[in-house]
Amino acid sequence: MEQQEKSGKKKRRVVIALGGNALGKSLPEQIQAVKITSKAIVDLIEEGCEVVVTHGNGPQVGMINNAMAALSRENPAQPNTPLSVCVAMSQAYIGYDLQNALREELLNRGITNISVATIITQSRVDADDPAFDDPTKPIGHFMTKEQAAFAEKNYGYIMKEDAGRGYRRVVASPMPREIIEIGAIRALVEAGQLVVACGGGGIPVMRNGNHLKGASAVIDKDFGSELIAENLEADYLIILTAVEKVAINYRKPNEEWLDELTPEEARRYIAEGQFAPGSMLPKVEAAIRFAESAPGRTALITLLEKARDSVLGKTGTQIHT
Ligand SMILES: Nc1ncnc2c1ncn2[C@@H]1O[C@H](COP(=O)(O)OP(=O)(O)O)[C@@H](O)[C@H]1O
Ligand SMILES: NC(=O)OP(=O)(O)O
Repeated sequence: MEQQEKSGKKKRRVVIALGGNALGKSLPEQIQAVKITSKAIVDLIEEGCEVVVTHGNGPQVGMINNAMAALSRENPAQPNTPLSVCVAMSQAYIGYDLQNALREELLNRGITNISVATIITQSRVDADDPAFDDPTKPIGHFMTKEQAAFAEKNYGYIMKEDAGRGYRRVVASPMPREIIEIGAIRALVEAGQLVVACGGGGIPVMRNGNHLKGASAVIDKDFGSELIAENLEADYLIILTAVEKVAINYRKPNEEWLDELTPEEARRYIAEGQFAPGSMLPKVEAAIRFAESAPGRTALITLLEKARDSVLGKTGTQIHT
């Protein structure tokens, strides 16, 4: 049962992946940020799109994990909380804020036939994914060199310097292979409802017969969002971040902002090292995967406020075959 616009035209299906700036860095910031984020999302609904919202959780999952670790240090009877459970917690509280902000924005615009639901989403990963031996995903807040050394020594964290901005804890980030709750997500989307799903790329789980066992990892949300977009046969994967377009020679005197990229061109730029690992690189890689997954699919990378303009072809970097 596909949603039809009043004109009879088939609705465009969009998976919109929210970056860090769409959520803010703290609980009070998040409440404010999601109000602006919701406007951009409801703009797309008014444009005639069926929307599924995904989001990152790097700062949030680190904060939750730190808080839970502090609790268990204070009370040894309280075992430490696995990272997979921390991802679940981050999905729930981010979803809670997004759900309420989206509901309010829909009602403010007189849209009363769409309800919003967050699906706690698990992503299956492979137990032998090489990423488990090479932690790369930054989580939590930035630290000074001294704080990082303390965390390494006392908490056993692996810390890495992040592009001159300070130190952050890094954890394993395996590739998502399957979205466990895809059936429920699809049913809601096809019923015309607004779904928040696959937060933080999904809770990483490994299959053991019928049992799903949480993995100590944080999936990259760009790859989780790509997989869900492919599974839902979306027309667009929109990756929202803090830049309007992807650049080559980023922050150099010969910087060039790109309107369009084919997967071949994007691969060439990746080989030249044009996109920073852990930031723009996974976005471009996810965009290539989506664009190549079926004919007619377009990935867009742009600013939150430009989401509507990007589906109208007015801005952003489009990646398509
Ligand atoms: N080639 C590039 N073109 C544009 N932005 C780039 C490039 N390389 C690195 N970046 C940086 O990557 C950032 C996006 O990554 P990040 O902040 O990790 O994303 P998120 O919005 O998902 O939290 C941009 O804001 C920009 O500062
Ligand atoms: N899980 C994830 O990719 O989160 P960020 O986008 O916040 O890094």
